[in-house]
Amino acid sequence: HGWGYGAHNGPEKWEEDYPVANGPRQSPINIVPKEAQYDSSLKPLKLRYDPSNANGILNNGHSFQVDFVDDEDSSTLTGGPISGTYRLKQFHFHWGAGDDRGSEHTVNGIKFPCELHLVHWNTSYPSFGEAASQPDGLAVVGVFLKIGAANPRLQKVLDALEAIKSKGKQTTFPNFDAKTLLPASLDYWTYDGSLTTPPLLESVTWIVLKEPISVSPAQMAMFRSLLFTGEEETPCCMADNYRPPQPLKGRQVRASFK
Ligand SMILES: NS(=O)(=O)c1ccco1
Ligand SMILES: [Zn+2]
Repeated sequence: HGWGYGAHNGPEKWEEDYPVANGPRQSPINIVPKEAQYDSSLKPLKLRYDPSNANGILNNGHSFQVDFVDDEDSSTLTGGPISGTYRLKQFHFHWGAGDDRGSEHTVNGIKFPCELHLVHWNTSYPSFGEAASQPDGLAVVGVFLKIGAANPRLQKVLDALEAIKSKGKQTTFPNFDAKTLLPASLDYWTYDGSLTTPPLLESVTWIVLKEPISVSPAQMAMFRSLLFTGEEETPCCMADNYRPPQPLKGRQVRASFK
């Protein structure tokens, strides 16, 4: 049976099949703002997303993701802590069964109910797969979701979930502007890390935005209406699909803001 988030196949067991789980640059981490070093040489983030690149939405059995056509430099991340051009591949979320947990990164030990990941790959490599095995191959922008007013831009994504309730289901998801999911401020923390799900590859430059976006309790309930399980299995609600913070192992967390 493959990896998951249950007692028998969850984050505490991943090292059995993926020994890099105990590596030197694992993600997520707890971010301690007072220990982050302001770096004036960090450039502003530049995110230019073309809504026409949005392609489909998929329940992959551990989250759901919106996939983008990435055969051109039309939806890109540049600037920030990275050099060169990274292409948007997909975005997905991690969330809790209750509003007291769900995010992967934490801030001063605080968990948010949900965290959005926008996954980009370095175009100096021929493909996402190739880039994913390189130390500078990927850049993931993390955005915290905080309980508050309903988020109308998020609602467009949530309305598609009824069509992909169980594992393996997918549907078309055209013309979506991922920029609408970003907060007003692009202030960020950045550090060298990894994928937070197996294969846990240590190829990610993490860019975690300081400002959260809002999500309402009713919208959180829609995330939790998804299933980890396939149509023929005993249904199990998709929630608590987050890896807890990992040891910093001497890494520096830099801040783009004072
Ligand atoms: N959760 S994440 O953004 O580190 C990721 C992307 C692909 C696999 O895991
Ligand atoms: Zn993720």
